[in-house]
Amino acid sequence: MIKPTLPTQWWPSPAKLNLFLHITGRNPKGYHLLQTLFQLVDIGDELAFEITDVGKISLQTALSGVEEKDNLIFKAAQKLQQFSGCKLGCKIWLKKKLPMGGGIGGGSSNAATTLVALNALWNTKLNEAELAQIGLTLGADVPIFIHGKTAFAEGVGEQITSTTLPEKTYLIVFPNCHVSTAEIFAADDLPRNSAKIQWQDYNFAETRNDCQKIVCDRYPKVANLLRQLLEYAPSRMTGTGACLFSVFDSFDEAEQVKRSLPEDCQAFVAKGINTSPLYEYLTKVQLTSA
Ligand SMILES: C[C@](O)(CO)[C@H](O)COP(=O)(O)OP(=O)(O)OC[C@H]1O[C@@H](n2ccc(N)nc2=O)[C@H](O)[C@@H]1O
Ligand SMILES: Nc1ncnc2c1ncn2[C@@H]1O[C@H](COP(=O)(O)OP(=O)(O)OP(=O)(O)O)[C@@H](O)[C@H]1O
Repeated sequence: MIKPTLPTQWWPSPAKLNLFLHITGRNPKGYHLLQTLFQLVDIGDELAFEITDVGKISLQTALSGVEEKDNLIFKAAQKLQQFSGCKLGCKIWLKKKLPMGGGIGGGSSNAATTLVALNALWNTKLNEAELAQIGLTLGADVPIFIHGKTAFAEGVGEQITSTTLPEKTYLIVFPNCHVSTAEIFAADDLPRNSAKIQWQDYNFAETRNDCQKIVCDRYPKVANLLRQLLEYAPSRMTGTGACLFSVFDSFDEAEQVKRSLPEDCQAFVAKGINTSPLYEYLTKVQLTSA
């Protein structure tokens, strides 16, 4: 029997944390206006692409519970093809490590990696602003992954100001329960009137995640885990949950707390990074093919 060969070139698709998330209002479409700090981290999924000269796009790795047509990877490839008029197609593989619907941006990051990788591999030559414009139609968090730098963001997340943060260690914990972003943003008791802050005044201790209380009220697993993490280190929820993170100065401290967590939750120790590994990879690919 001939074994199928797996691709050898894997493009990184990192996760993000929202170090804080304030809701400052809503736009005319009802979408929530946010102020947030996106911290990229060095854990993520990986994607591989094989370019074909027929226009078909096909996913070689199924994602449990997500049909191909709804997969953000497929949608990103299709949108790039339509936007650019490219006649090429592709086969796409995925190594999924990030919990889905955890508030760490897995799907959005997969979409961004697909746009950046295929823009290079199809030679469609779109610039960052054009890729971000396509990305925003797929999800509010896609532009930040295309930007590829730790950054403050406003609007629904598309008005981006890069920043540099100390590369701390984060313990990221998925409490094994899924929280729907739509459910939390639809909640009547969600606070929606946080005062705007100036980026230069940012301080972790003086900020919060405006979605955290509602998620904790509705999901006791999240509340219990947060209580436990707060005993060890400054801790908070990311996005609309369910993932929580704790901030540490050293890898060893984070590993030690990880070992004390209940067995039914998934936990990762990750380093905060200021630049996405996606761009280091893109540069490597471009240099190799030059
Ligand atoms: C929570 C964050 O991850 C923070 O970075 C993002 O704001 C999530 O943004 P997103 O990926 O676009 O979220 P989705 O899961 O696509 O949104 C589901 C639903 O949540 C609501 N939604 C989402 C984002 C936003 N800024 N305001 C909203 O009101 C909308 O009704 C939307 O249809
Ligand atoms: N490639 C993909 N990877 C993960 N989820 C996907 C993908 N394509 C579509 N989805 C759908 O998107 C939903 C949200 O996934 P994702 O992992 O991005 O959530 P999240 O971490 O909460 O994101 P965010 O922080 O942007 O709200 C999933 O539950 C799944 O139904």
